[in-house]
Amino acid sequence: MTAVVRTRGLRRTHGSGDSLVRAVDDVDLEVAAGETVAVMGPSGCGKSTLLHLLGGLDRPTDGEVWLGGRRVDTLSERALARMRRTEVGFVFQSFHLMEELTAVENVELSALLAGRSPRAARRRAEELLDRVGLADRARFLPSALSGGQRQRVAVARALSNEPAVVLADEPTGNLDSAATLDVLRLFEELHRQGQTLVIVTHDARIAATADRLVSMRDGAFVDETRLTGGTTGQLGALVGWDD
Ligand SMILES: Nc1ncnc2c1ncn2[C@@H]1O[C@H](COP(=O)(O)OP(=O)(O)OP(=O)(O)O)[C@@H](O)[C@H]1O
Repeated sequence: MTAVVRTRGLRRTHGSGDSLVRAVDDVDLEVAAGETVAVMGPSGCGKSTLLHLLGGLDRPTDGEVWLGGRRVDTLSERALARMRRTEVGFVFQSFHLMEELTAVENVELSALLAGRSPRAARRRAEELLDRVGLADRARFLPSALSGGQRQRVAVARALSNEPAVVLADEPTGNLDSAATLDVLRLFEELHRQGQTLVIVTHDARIAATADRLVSMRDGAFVDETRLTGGTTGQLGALVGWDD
């Protein structure tokens, strides 16, 4: 089966000589369709850089990135921008919503940018807000939403173009525990529905929902664990997650 996401010998360095930083160092990753992969590791180990490389927000110094069977690190800026709009959904720790647009406008904007008609984009945005449990907040500005609700809008936005993969960078990093649980359930639901997901997280509860847990250190993968129901339960118990 073709991996949805694949990297080979992926490297990203910054600087040179004594100040050379190997942010991502020779990473081989394959994410199968419908798989959820969690990436964990200490601050500065290269998790966000990896996610940016996978989603075409940054280019590797060396190595290859493939998305849906197509090599993407060599695309032109224009083709890369199009790929980001149509094939990848991003969810960031700090939501990145447009403050002057309502929830539904934030979600439909992605679909409009990807070339959908205004009517189709609005319909899709309303469906997605319903799916994330925010149909009744569609006309609210982000400032009138809680952190968890904002993140759910961001998840709806990430899904608007039916991306091959959703890349989430610390999606619960700015949330209290109740909102974290909400977002956690949403990711679990996406997982059940077959969405391919790569989630960078410090939160073991999020990682416990994954099929596979990858640990990074100094830019490299140092451990990989395939999670089963049993492991999920153990991890959940470990962090006091009794749901
Ligand atoms: N533009 C840059 N210039 C120089 N060094 C950089 C740059 N961007 C990232 N780095 C370095 O690359 C390494 C990896 O950074 P990255 O943000 O990917 O880590 P991270 O694991 O996501 O950290 P955190 O968990 O704190 O978000 C760090 O040492 C960082 O200082």
